[in-house]
Amino acid sequence: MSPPRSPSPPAALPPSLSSVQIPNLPNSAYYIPSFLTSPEESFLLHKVLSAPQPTWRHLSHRRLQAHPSPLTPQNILLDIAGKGLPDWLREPVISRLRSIPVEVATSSDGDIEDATTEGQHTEDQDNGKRDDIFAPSPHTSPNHVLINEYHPGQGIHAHEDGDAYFPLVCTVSLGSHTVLDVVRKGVGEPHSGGWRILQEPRSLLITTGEMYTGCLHGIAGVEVDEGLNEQGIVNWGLLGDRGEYAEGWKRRGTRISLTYRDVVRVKKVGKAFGGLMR
Ligand SMILES: O=C(O)CCC(=O)C(=O)O
Ligand SMILES: [Fe+2]
Repeated sequence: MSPPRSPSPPAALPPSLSSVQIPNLPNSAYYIPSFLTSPEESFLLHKVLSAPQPTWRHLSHRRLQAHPSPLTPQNILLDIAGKGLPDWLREPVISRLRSIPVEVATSSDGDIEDATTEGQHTEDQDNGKRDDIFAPSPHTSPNHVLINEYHPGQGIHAHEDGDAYFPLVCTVSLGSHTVLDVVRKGVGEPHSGGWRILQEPRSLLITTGEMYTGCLHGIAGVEVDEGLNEQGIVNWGLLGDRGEYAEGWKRRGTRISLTYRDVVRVKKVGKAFGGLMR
């Protein structure tokens, strides 16, 4: 199965990153509904679900795949014979991630600053060129994807993603909505306060800056999400289809998430070593 060649209208990117910033949250999180089309979602679900069984790592409450490989205990990504991510995880997601219009200057800590409001422009912008969201990250592109599968009732405990990665995560949701709970570090647990972000199927959530470094995130292990309304959901105004949640609750289906990140430490190794690792 090859990637769909635009059989339906291409997914619409926002006019600017700042137009999809989630309000009332620590800086910064951005939400783009309909980042993928339905055929693209079906293609990715097919690829994830047809992976050979050993690709999955089974945890007590979910299963996951790491591409191109799990990190070492020292949080190093082994680049085996320069293979990198498989094509189906690159296209269409990575090129689309890198075409999100960032008409902004990016600071070295990964926070994305809106130069239009700061009144400053980078040289590139003055030349009419734009940065992309991964421009400040060490490899200027994601080099790692974690795939998590959650059945209804399954979630992930409150955690932070840590310094193995550049502080920028792009999460694509497939198959079902979910609700991500976020809380500042050291202020109680998620699921009992903080903020709630609703992620629709085919959407993209970008977290960076203080949202990455100063907060914990988790997903409650429930079968039905409640309190889905303007007061309870921080990105309510950015949702693609609020009608789906008009009753204020929704039963979860099976959700698969793809989290794209740039692992800071990469070590090149030869093919023979890669064989030994399998
Ligand atoms: O599935 C998600 O959206 C969150 C996954 C996550 O937090 C992680 O893999 O670190
Ligand atoms: Fe995480």
